[in-house]
Amino acid sequence: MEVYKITGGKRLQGTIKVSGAKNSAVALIPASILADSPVTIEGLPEILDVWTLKALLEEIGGDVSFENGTMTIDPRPMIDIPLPNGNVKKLRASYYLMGAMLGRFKKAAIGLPGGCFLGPRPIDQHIKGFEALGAKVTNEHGAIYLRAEELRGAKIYLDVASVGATINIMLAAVLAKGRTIIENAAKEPEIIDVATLLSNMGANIKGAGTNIIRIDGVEKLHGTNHTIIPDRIEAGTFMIAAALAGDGMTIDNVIPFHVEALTAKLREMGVTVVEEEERIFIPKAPTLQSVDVKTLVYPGFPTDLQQPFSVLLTQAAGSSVISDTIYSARFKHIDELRRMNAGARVEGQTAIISGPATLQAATVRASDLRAGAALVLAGLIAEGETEVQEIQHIERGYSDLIEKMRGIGAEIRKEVVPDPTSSKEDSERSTKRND
Ligand SMILES: CC(=O)N[C@H]1[C@@H](OP(=O)(O)OP(=O)(O)OC[C@H]2O[C@@H](n3ccc(=O)[nH]c3=O)[C@H](O)[C@@H]2O)O[C@H](CO)[C@@H](O)[C@@H]1O
Ligand SMILES: C=C(OP(=O)(O)O)C(=O)O
Repeated sequence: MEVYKITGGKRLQGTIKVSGAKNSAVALIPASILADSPVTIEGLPEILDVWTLKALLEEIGGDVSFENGTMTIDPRPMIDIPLPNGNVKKLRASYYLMGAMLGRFKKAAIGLPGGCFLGPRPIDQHIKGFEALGAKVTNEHGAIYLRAEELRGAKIYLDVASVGATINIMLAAVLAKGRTIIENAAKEPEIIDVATLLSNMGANIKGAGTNIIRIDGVEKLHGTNHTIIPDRIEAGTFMIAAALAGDGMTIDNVIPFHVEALTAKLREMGVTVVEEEERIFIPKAPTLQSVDVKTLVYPGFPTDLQQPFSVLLTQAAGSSVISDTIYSARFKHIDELRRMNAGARVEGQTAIISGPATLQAATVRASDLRAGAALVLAGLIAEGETEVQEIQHIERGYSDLIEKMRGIGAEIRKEVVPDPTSSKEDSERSTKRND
């Protein structure tokens, strides 16, 4: 199995470049299904989720090329093949195939999505939206079947401001007859990015980025060229790395406004954050002060940075409290950080972290994407060599992490090590053979 090995204690310096946003990419790619000619998306991150979506579009007949971050998708040959299993289970965002295929074919059959386990992740608001637009939706053997005679605009109030439901309803509504209004819509920057692509394809969308989005359905959508926004969560991960172990680091290709909640918390801890137009400079941090953090929908502190940020809190003087109001069980990384000598415990939806602690290297497991990022960050400052296992979660969302980190002075490498589980099976098999 592949693992990351990190030798802690190296100081980080120089410039690190942020890739295109994962959570935009995974919606922009399915959005192309709605066009009647090729769509080109530039600046895509080279992450597993993007490769999996490419494979899914090919499964339904799309002609897709992906090179140097540019994907060109010809949606014309696509057909409405059911996708109940397989690749759809590898990522959360396969749910966008529901909205996009429903919009184009008026029917779809998509397996329930995978992605990180962070506590319950229902999709009831997506389904409520599809039904309001006129689709009949059934759940059969773990796959969602959607069918509509025609889609008609509707007023949809989201019980929770869900990113996925907001985008999925936009995808289903752009080719529907009449006006759709999404109330209590999510406001994340990725929603604006998807609305920008759809508008450039000919859609009529107003209000993306606010909590009321109005969509007037159009007859058809055409191909276009689009450049993706930078990944604010990757940028935030690097900002945290800079505060943890940096001797002056520049994070390049970032929209400072998108990471304002993190910047505010870093400043509260005593870290200097210098914002430029598309770059952020963080000098060597002084002694860090403890802070309390609560994750909220955008523009609040993002849940996706909660786990990486908790590593920084292990280095702050005093006790910090971090609460996740979006995902109740997003704390699997805490057990792993404890193995590394962090002073941390979980109480309900809250982690209590006391510091500063001298982290010690250990063999740890990435239970999910941002838990993995957190463990890499912990490895950067731990005494000794940390081994991070189950890195496929990390590679679902971080592009060229090893190369980027090495570029600023980290000692990190990917290695193949024997898998303890398979060696047990192998030895059992060979024992049976010998019997
Ligand atoms: C691919 C993608 O973009 N993933 C992001 C997206 O996930 P995702 O779109 O799955 O997250 P949502 O915004 O939908 O979820 C927010 C909250 O709403 C709840 N909920 C959601 C939908 C629904 O139908 N019913 C319901 O109750 C969820 O359980 C969660 O508590 O936003 C999350 C919150 O910013 C991020 O952590 C993920 O990185
Ligand atoms: C939770 C995340 O991703 P996903 O929704 O794709 O599982 C994430 O990016 O932190």
